Amino acid sequence: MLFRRLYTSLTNSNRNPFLLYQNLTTPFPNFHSNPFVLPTPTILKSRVFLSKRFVSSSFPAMAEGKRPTHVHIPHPESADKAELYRALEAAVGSPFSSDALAPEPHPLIIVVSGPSGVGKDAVINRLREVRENIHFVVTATTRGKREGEVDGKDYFFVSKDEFLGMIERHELLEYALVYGDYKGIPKEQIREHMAKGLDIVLRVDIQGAATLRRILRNSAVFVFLVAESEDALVKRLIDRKTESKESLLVRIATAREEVRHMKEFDYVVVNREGELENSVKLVESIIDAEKAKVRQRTVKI
Ligand SMILES: Nc1ncnc2c1ncn2[C@@H]1O[C@H](COP(=O)(O)OP(=O)(O)OP(=O)(O)O)[C@@H](O)[C@H]1O
Repeated sequence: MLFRRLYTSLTNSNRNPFLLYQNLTTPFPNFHSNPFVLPTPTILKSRVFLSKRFVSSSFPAMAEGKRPTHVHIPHPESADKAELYRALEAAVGSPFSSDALAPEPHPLIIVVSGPSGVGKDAVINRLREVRENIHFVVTATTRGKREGEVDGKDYFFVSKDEFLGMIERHELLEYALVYGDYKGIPKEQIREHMAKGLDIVLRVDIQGAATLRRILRNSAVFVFLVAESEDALVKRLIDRKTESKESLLVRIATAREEVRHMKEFDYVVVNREGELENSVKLVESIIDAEKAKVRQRTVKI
């Protein structure tokens, strides 16, 4: 088994059949930065015995008997760890690198959307508490500041002229006129935090998600949050006690239509009654799974 691995490494890493021999006859300067180093004389005295079959298939020149290649690899069970490590390095022909084998995952943009009252704010607020390295984008708005709201935390409150200037300068990733007020996502905020390696979470309504999908396509992750049933969603909206009867009717009717857009998203998270923690965990798992993808999403804004 050990030999099979060794042979594979040799065939992959050392195409030159003489390199192994050369490495054995020259000093190993990098070894001294390694905790498992052995003094050079030990390695120079070591020899590996490569099987005839392996040598003839991998190193035809050696098979012809032009260069003997012998490094002694001590028995793994009884060997000194450092000696074994160094002998293996010598046998494969190059020092073992401590560089990361997998590339760093890219920062992500996660778009969280779903019908009104499903729990977008609740999930995002909890995610904020439990997960680091995430930036929650603060939207720019022309709406007046409400009591208790903090500029730069809840929204960036800007005048209509300032907002129109931002549109002209292409500073917004997406914007919309909502009930007479502009709302938009500043690009610079996303760029700045992604450059620091942070993931970005955007909370948008279904229409906003559709616009972002057109702009970002598959470079962002789109998560659709949904209640377990219409019945549960309506009860949640009633319990929130923030809506007038007209507003309740509009939100419920809109939610019916919005659920049809689920298929345009990458993931669906069912935010069940009393199970907010599970929903947050699932969103975290989605982020983790995205980070583990071999083909990472790459965002250009
Ligand atoms: N899993 C859950 N179980 C019980 N209640 C929940 C759950 N998730 C959210 N809620 C509650 O449901 C109500 C609606 O949630 P929230 O305000 O977060 O929804 P939203 O999707 O952000 O709504 P909107 O789009 O109208 O702003 C809140 O009172 C919230 O505390």
